[in-house]
Amino acid sequence: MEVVGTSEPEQGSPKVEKGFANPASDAHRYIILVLICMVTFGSYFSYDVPGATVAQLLDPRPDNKMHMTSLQYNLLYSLYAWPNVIIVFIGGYFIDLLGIAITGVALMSLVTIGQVIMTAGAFEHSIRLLFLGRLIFASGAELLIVCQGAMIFKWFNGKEMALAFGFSLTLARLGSILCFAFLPSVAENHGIPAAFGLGSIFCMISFVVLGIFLVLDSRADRVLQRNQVQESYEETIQPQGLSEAFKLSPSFWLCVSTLMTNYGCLYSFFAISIDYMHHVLGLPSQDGGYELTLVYNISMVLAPIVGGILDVQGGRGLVTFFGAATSAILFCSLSWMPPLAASAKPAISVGTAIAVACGISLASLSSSVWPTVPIIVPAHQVGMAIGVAQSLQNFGVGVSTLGVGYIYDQSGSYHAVLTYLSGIAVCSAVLGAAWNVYDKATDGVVNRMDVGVSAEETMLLEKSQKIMMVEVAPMAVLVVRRKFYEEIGEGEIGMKRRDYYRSLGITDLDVASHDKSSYVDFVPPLLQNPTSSVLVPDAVEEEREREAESSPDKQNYGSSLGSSIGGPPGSSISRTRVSQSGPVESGLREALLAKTFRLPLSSSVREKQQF
Ligand SMILES: C[C@H](NC(=O)[C@@H](N)CCCCN)C(=O)O
Repeated sequence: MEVVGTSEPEQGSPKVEKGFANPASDAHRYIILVLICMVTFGSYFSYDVPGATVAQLLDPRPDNKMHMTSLQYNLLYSLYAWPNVIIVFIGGYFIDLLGIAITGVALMSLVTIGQVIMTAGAFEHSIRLLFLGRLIFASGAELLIVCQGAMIFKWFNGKEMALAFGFSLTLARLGSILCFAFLPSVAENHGIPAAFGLGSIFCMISFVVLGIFLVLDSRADRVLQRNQVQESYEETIQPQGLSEAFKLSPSFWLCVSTLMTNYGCLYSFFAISIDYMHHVLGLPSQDGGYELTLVYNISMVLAPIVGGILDVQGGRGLVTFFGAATSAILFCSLSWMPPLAASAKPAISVGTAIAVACGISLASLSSSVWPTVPIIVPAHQVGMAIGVAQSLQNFGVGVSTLGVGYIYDQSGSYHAVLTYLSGIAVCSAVLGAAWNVYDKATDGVVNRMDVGVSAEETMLLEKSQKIMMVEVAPMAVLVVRRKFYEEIGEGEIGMKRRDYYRSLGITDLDVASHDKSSYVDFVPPLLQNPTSSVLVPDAVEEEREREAESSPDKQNYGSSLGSSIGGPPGSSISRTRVSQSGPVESGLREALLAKTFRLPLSSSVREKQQF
């Protein structure tokens, strides 16, 4: 069978450029990825500036004009975390409402201005200015991460999303690592203002990068007609208000509960780890610092690798559970066997084992959970959902850090602290397991490989009325992708699609035989998903009807199908053609018929405003 479309270009359709200039090409998308990752580099670097200069900030010598008390120092972190429990909760909604361009610029301004004020505070030896700057910085920095998630979703949904999130985490960790690696000596040799100033410079660089990204993004909107999609999208589906957050699915809440508890115990342990290793394992502070850097190094390297594997193999929920289980095993071992841990020699290897376990847990958690959030919520609530997740993450870290401080103050023992942390980690593992069980019992989308269809693409297809949209249960997604990406054929994407078909068992498909102006792409991401939608090219239906006419056997089959296929009112007949032209194509044809049209189809997705 040959699946072809109208070969005449549609009037007014955009000219899609070739190669790198084509925003849908891989090369272009990877450049975009680098830019998106760098957008938060400055803020991640600056977040850790107080931590990296703690020795100078707390230095009690009289000639230290910047001397802070321990409480004031900790306040720099509390001022970041607690307001963000509210800010990101609300702010994610505004990202959905106003879009990434306006919010991105506003947030980056807050980040940069905040860090510049802190630098001024360091110059002026003004602790008040430091606090003011940190507060302004915090109001932008966490939401900027949410905004970055929305950018990744816009560009990578349905393709390499976990990989893209993984790379963003790599740059984030690199920011922390560079900060801890260089700033102590910068502060030592050139003073605290130089260290804060470096943070300001990185924020400014990130601002410039954001500008470049936004220019390319708006060009891509134009070239790929994404702006029209957006208008249409906004006409149809508006963010409906913050109260919608409470209507998000049980899968989402199980996901963020696992995230909140696991991040909570990991980050609050990091806060005490140098001291813990010093007092319990007898490691000098610099070795403890080295172990902490090792955690970030492991996470930096593993995040994109794990993300890339998750895109291809699926299993996000399982990896999240693995991360939580690793924490549970680690903290239970440390709390139940403290003498063993302490007596193990050499102590550095115990410290390293702890760091490796933390690094694996952090990498598993962060690289699986953030790309999962967008796929378990409706497309128009992605910003809000990432915001809620980030808010609860801050809440978890804030509460568990306070708990650690309180328990240590009360008991004076790390044993009690670790027992507390192991309790949180076990809760996290149980929640992660419950999430996976729930997912398996429902649509199974969490552990499936990343082959979603972007909301924008769906909308554009629907708007151009080349397709009918019907909801099926349970099913597959069939999309006519006309004029998206490259033409199918010998190009890289054509090859990828061919490999993809092969992975579905459609082995005898000759992609090159397709009409180069149009093609049908068979996407099975929502197989067995009872609520998924299917995009049915009218032409395939025409083919079915033609087939029914020519074969008495198939006539019955065709008519029974005819009654089960329901398109939304007003959908028009596509000019896309499905023609039968030889054995080479029959594999795809069979697959389409087998996997799509024998499915029970229910009501229109348009009526339900759901993709
Ligand atoms: C993506 C996630 N982000 C956070 O945890 C933020 N709250 C930023 C915290 C900055 C820590 N250096 C992560 O980093 O995994």
